[in-house]
Amino acid sequence: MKGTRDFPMCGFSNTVVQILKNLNVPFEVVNILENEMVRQGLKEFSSWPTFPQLYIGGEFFGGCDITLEAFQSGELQEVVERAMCS
Ligand SMILES: N[C@@H](CCC(=O)N[C@@H](CS)C(=O)NCC(=O)O)C(=O)O
Repeated sequence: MKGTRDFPMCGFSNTVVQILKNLNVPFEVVNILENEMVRQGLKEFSSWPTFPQLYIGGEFFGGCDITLEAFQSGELQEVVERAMCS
């Protein structure tokens, strides 16, 4: 994401952080603004051109829009629970 969990530097990153905090699950954040190589490398790794990028159980899940939609439908909670039990 852009920024940190306490100081997101972009509205899209902030939305994903707020969702994860709302779910009350453990999560780590990488601030891509601190490292241009990580920024470009992650885009190639995920084949996804923007940030934030949410990874669950090591798998790329999606960006802000996908995460928000999945949160609102309840799918995100299911995916997170499955990842935490495996
Ligand atoms: N619709 C996108 C919005 C995210 C977005 O557009 N991010 C832009 C601006 S913050 C971005 O990361 N651009 C590439 C970059 O800054 O490297 C989503 O669902 O995540």
